[in-house]
Amino acid sequence: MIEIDSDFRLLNPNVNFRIVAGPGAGKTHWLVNHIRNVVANGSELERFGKVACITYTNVGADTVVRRLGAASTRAEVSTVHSFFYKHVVKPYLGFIAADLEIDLGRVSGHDETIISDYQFLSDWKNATKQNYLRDHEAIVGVLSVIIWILNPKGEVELKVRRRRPGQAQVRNNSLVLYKKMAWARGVIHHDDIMYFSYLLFTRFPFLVTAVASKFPYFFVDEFQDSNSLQVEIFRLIAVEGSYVGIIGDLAQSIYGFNGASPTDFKSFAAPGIVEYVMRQNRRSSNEIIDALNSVRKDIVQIPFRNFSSGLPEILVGDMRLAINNVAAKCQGEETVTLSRRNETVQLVKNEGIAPMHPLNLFAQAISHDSNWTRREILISCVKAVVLARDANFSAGLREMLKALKHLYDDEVAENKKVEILMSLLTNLPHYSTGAMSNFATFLNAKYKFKMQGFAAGRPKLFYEKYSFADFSACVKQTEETGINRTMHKSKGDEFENVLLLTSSVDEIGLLLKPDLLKNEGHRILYVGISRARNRLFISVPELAPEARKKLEKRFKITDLPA
Ligand SMILES: Nc1ncnc2c1ncn2[C@@H]1O[C@H](COP(=O)(O)OP(=O)(O)OP(=O)(O)O)[C@@H](O)[C@H]1O
Repeated sequence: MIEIDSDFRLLNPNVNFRIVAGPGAGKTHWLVNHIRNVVANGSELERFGKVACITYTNVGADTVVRRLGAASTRAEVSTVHSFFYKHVVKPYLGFIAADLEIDLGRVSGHDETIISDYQFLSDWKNATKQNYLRDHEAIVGVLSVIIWILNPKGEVELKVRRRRPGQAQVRNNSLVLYKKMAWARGVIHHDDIMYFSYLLFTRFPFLVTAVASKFPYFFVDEFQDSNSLQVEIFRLIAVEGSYVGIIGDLAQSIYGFNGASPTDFKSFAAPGIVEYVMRQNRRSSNEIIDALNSVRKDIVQIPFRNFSSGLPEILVGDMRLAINNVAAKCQGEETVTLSRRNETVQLVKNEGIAPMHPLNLFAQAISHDSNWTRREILISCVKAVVLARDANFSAGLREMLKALKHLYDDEVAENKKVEILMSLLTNLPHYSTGAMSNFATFLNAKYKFKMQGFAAGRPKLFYEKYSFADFSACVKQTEETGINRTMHKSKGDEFENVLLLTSSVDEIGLLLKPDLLKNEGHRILYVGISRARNRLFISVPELAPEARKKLEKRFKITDLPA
């Protein structure tokens, strides 16, 4: 392996390469400069070629585009699904639509919708002889975690990502029919994009040639998050002649639930691939780097800024007190909270810091409200409001459009989405503290939504029991750019000060008995810790004496008042 730092310039960009480096090493910084270099000097780019840069989050893509400046016009920087939708699936889906029974006329993009109306699920259960499955909520729970993978025999398979005890016993061989029934309604999931691309590439190899000639340089950031099918697609592109560069960090592999296998990053093969490693950490203080080094064996990072900000601090006690404590210490400085669970993020945002919501109300709605249209409208409206309120207006608009499509034809829905979402935000005080049933009444009265009302019974009890605020605590944000995020959504970013919120000492297992290789929970905390430039705080509800003793070496421990 060749040691480089982030100022290294690859003079001949016509090579395949792999760069391995820890957090804050300057991978993104290097990649941005490398793209600029290729745009200026890449001999294969010619007049119409572009540099492809795949990232795994929209935030990551935005960061690269922003830093590229003018060079971004010769680069296509996007998430893996957007890239393959735009360049492979959208233009060529017609080649396989009849075979897969996809209703092309009804396809408009890709999202995470799981079709959950009673009739649809009943038809699917009948067709797959699974009438023993009674709980529709549990079925949808399984259908929302299925994924296309390439198995070790090289065959594409549809699998449940995480099999759990108590999960609905949906048979693997019934999943393809679910997909076909969804495609027949024009519903395409994000992950289907990779399956369709794989089919198109293997059945019509000239399409790989077309992509490779349009993108003679093809880079993948955060490669460790790719799953086996994605890796195979990248391999096909490398074989076809694009210069492929992959960049990543095994210790930051946190998308196991998407089928990502850290070993794929190590074993990815491309002709003459050159291996580089970066050992610096250009982000964090010496003490934070010490904490990172103490849990990692493969790369020992060298501080670049070489400055001290005091020991990172563990705050033992109530989460709200920890937030106030850190806010007082870091006044006027950029400070973010990072949490493992999305529910914690929402509660911090809502400033409730109430006991954590143990429920996923969106999933529960399936078994409590059999009226699919009403349920989807209500859920999408809650998501639209919460997303738009939290500075992600475009994601909010997408949800608003989904809700309106249940009520109007596509063009009318498109025309109304902005006006209704703005009005919902303005009117937030009218429904934000009331029950969900009041929110439904509000939508019908104010916007003439014509959702079916609630007679006595299960839906009525359910929507009266839970408030709009309860539902909004369950919104899973597609993108989080605010100061309260999940650790997953903080990937690739950095902040002056970070407060990690944990709900039990188990969540800091990394610091007590590290196993970065095997334990994804440990890698998630590692990502969280490594986001901080200056000061790091960790809130835990309690700490046993042995754990305390162990942590005292590298952390200041503060007991918050009871
Ligand atoms: N050569 C450089 N010159 C100036 N600043 C740099 C250089 N390399 C990195 N940096 C800065 O160091 C910080 C960390 O770099 P970067 O975000 O590229 O690291 P990374 O390896 O992508 O991190 P991670 O994997 O943790 O997301 C950023 O603030 C970046 O601007």
